[in-house]
Amino acid sequence: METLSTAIAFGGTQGVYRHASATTGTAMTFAVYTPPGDGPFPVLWYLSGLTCSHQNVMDKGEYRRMAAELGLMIVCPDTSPRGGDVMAHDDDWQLGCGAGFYLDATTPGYQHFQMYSYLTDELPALLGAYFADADLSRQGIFGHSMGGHGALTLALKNPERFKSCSAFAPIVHPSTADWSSKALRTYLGDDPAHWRAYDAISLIEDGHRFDAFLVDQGEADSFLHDGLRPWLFQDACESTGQDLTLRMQPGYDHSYFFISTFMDDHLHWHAQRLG
Ligand SMILES: N[C@@H](CCC(=O)N[C@@H](CS)C(=O)NCC(=O)O)C(=O)O
Repeated sequence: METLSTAIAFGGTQGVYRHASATTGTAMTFAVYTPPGDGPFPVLWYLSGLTCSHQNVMDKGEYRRMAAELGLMIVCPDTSPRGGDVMAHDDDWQLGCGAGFYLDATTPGYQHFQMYSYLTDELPALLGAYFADADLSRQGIFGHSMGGHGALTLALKNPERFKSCSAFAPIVHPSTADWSSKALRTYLGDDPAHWRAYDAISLIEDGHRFDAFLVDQGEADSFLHDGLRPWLFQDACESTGQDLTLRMQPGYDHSYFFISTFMDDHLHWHAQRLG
């Protein structure tokens, strides 16, 4: 593992790291904020949205002051493999680089897109090996938009690993939204039965459960009606007894101005559950 940069912030350390991933077959970059003080610290994973890298939330998420106060280690992976022969789709922001959808692709040409395995196996193991202060017995996960979809689906599929989950403006039902079903079809093939494992509502319909979710959603989000539709998630949770706190936030859009406003609330939500 290579350290690309480190800087002190609020007494902790914001680092950026790169390693050769055996899972994606590419170099992968990720960011880790280690709070001040003595570890071990609970590990909170932040998954970013379409077009993002590890960098966007580092620059605009405003998580460090509260993470330092609460003693949370924040890990921010990239959203897809990049470089070499990775299918980039530079003409389409919803596919390819920056649009890994946190799944394991099965279609020809997309062999590098293995973000689900990368986040469930390889990156946690790397973290355990290189960050002595990371307490992997206390992990939470949150994310934004496509990363909210990643957080909800990873939590629903791995309830024994994650003790807490929340999301900002998540894609809750990618199978039935035009802008995300295209990605599922491209990465997983034409049969929608294969998409269910990467769709939060389908997972709930199929019996997966998680302790409790917090979701914040801006009412002025331009993707609200076509892509996000949190009311569908609310219906699925209500009809199955899945615990959900959904907060509609008047006036807020899809941007990091929205995310940073509610970042402290989410960090408290996780800290309460991670101890
Ligand atoms: N590129 C898209 C917008 C993409 C977008 O809003 N991405 C969100 C995640 S879904 C994001 O976090 N963008 C990066 C940023 O705001 O820094 C467009 O032009 O409509």
